[in-house]
Amino acid sequence: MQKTTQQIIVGLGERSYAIDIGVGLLSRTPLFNVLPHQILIITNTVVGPLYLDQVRAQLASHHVVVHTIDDGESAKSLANYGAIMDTLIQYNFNRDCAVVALGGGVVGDLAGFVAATYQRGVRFYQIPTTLLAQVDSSVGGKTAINHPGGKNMVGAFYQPQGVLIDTNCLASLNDRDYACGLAEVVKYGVIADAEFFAWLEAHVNQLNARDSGALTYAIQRSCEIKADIVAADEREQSVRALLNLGHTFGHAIEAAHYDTWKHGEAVAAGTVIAAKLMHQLGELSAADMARIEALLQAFQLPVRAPKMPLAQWQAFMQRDKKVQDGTVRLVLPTAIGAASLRPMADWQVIGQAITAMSTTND
Ligand SMILES: NC(=O)c1ccc[n+]([C@@H]2O[C@H](COP(=O)([O-])OP(=O)(O)OC[C@H]3O[C@@H](n4cnc5c(N)ncnc54)[C@H](O)[C@@H]3O)[C@@H](O)[C@H]2O)c1
Ligand SMILES: O=C(O)C(=O)C[C@@H](O)[C@H](O)[C@H](O)COP(=O)(O)O
Ligand SMILES: [Zn+2]
Repeated sequence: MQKTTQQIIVGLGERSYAIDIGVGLLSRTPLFNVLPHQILIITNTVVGPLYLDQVRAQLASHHVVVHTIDDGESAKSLANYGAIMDTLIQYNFNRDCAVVALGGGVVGDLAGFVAATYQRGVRFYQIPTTLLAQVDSSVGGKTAINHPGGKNMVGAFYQPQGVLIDTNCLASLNDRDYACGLAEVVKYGVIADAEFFAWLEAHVNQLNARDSGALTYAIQRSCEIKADIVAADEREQSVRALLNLGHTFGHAIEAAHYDTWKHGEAVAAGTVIAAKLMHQLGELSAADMARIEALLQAFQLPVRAPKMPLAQWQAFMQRDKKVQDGTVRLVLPTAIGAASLRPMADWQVIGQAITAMSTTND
């Protein structure tokens, strides 16, 4: 029997924080008791109308300002960053204020970067409302905005002081964005936990039906895996890079197709390319490659990348943050539950995997 509220600690010494996970937490919140008087809530035009009233009701005695951004990946922009800074200054926010992100990964990444830099850093809290944000982006302190030249090119490592996950929020999420979250869930199984991967395979129907028990377990296990990795390597000097499985390819797809490809979809297609590459090198079995592709497909995720010239892939991939001495480093699965970070200088080999896993008619 699962408890109605779970708590996972991200252990980072004096910067440790709790992830609270539960049904209906927005209206019975552990987090709101600790917020300071001045609060900036950052949300967007979709999430605000759905959940802002519930959050505001908990904050009746606080001075709350709301900044609402447009929907979509293009909102993770320098222009919105500047506009939010204008709001903070216009309302005379002090260093003892808090920034609260209410939304998906876009809102969370942007709000986190605002919090990291306003007056050199103010308190930051995450209330993630997409599955992707609940299992991944709200945890671990990667904050960023995009640049036309690449994803997350400007940002900071800046941990939140708390993460509040209300699984009720997922009821209003559309199927496409729900599937995007599952792409990052599958990632945890591939890189770190074969048992969890097998559990996901066995619970495809429950997860596709958003069964509350299955979903809560998937969120909890994902957060546990991410919390452990972040605690071991906060600034991506080693093991944290594994959380980038599929992302070097995925970010290239996103950067070239912000309007049509969502992050989780691009990560799914990128993960299949990574698996294919490893299979080509004889280091991932055909059976494991097939299981990865089948699970992503079972969650309604794309498993083929859009057709793009190799030069375009290369241009974006060379800007990946894991590039070292000019050489791309890729996270590559060696088995279900294990992956490693490899320098890969041979673009012919990379190109072969990309071509094999790209659509023929896009
Ligand atoms: N910082 C990190 O560690 C990290 C990890 C993974 C992804 N990311 C970033 O996160 C972003 C993707 O996040 P995302 O998938 O949440 O996208 P998103 O924030 O764009 O949200 C997806 C869609 O769902 C809507 N939405 C949000 N909550 C909703 C709800 N409860 N009900 C109905 N609609 C809702 C949003 O308005 C949006 O249209 C990308 O920018 C990616 O780079 C960051
Ligand atoms: O937390 C991490 O570390 C991750 O890499 C999580 C990823 O899912 C996420 O998309 C992250 O924003 C990618 O970061 P980047 O450093 O490749 O921009
Ligand atoms: Zn991601």
